[in-house]
Amino acid sequence: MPAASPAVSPAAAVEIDGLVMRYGEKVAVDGLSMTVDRHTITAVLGPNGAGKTTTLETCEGYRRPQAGSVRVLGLDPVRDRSDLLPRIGVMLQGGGAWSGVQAMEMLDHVARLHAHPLDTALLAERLGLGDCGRTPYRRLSGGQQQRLGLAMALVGRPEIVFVDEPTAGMDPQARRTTWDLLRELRHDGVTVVLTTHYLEEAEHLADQVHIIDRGRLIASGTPEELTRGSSATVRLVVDQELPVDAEAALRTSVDRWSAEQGVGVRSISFGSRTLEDVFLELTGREMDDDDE
Ligand SMILES: Nc1ncnc2c1ncn2[C@@H]1O[C@H](COP(=O)(O)OP(=O)(O)OP(=O)(O)O)[C@@H](O)[C@H]1O
Repeated sequence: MPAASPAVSPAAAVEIDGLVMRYGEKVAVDGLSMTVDRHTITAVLGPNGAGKTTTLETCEGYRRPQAGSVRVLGLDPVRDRSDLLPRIGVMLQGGGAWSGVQAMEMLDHVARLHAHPLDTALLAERLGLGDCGRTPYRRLSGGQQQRLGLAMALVGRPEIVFVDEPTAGMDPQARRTTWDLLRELRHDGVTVVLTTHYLEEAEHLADQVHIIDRGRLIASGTPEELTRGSSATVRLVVDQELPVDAEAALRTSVDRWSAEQGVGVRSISFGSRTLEDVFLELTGREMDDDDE
């Protein structure tokens, strides 16, 4: 007799429909709907306070939707928490380890909570934590704490991993190592959902980007789709490298032209259109404007 057939897997790894989350009067997530395809890296991109962490915490089952619904691997993260927990990995923004614990002690502890954990020594080595295994958590650098958080999220071999600002505070080398690791995970069939306010991270790493602002989804697509120019975008491509002072001269000419024509120039990008341009076009603000 064949074993009972497993429950039909939903096509999407995450389905969020009309999610609303408030803290008192403050609306943190405002009718957000989005999906995450399996086996992809999906970036939830937005400025500080956009509602990224709240959305992730709802997917992880830490918060119950106040309106709308969330499904992860077809399950309700609150109601089906015990079924879902072994299948997901979570990297919290705040680290998630207590201050006096040694790095490897913490990782081994988390590994013991899982049925088939990865080899913790190999994982620590892979994440560049080999030298600080006996260091108390509070003495790890910000980047090391981030990497330990990532190791804790991965050690249980999750099908889907939620990583909140995975490379915040990392130096460029550690950031690239982390990107490589996340790509490897995707290659191994893991679905990666990450939040970031680094445009570069979303552009280089993600298969799919959801841009959120003030709790609302304002754009979705692949980085290529999102950065494809529209008629409101003027991109100048020249046939040789410009000398350093040419950019300033070009800007001066453009300023003069814009005053004559009455056309406001929102940005000039040297190179291609970026997600920063997309965000600016959609919201009229820079990603790192702090208007909270
Ligand atoms: N526990 C809380 N109590 C009250 N307000 C909160 C709480 N957590 C978040 N907020 C507010 O809800 C909004 C969304 O916050 P959230 O942390 O989800 O955004 P975010 O996009 O993850 O921002 P960041 O990149 O700064 O982490 C913000 O205005 C924030 O100040």
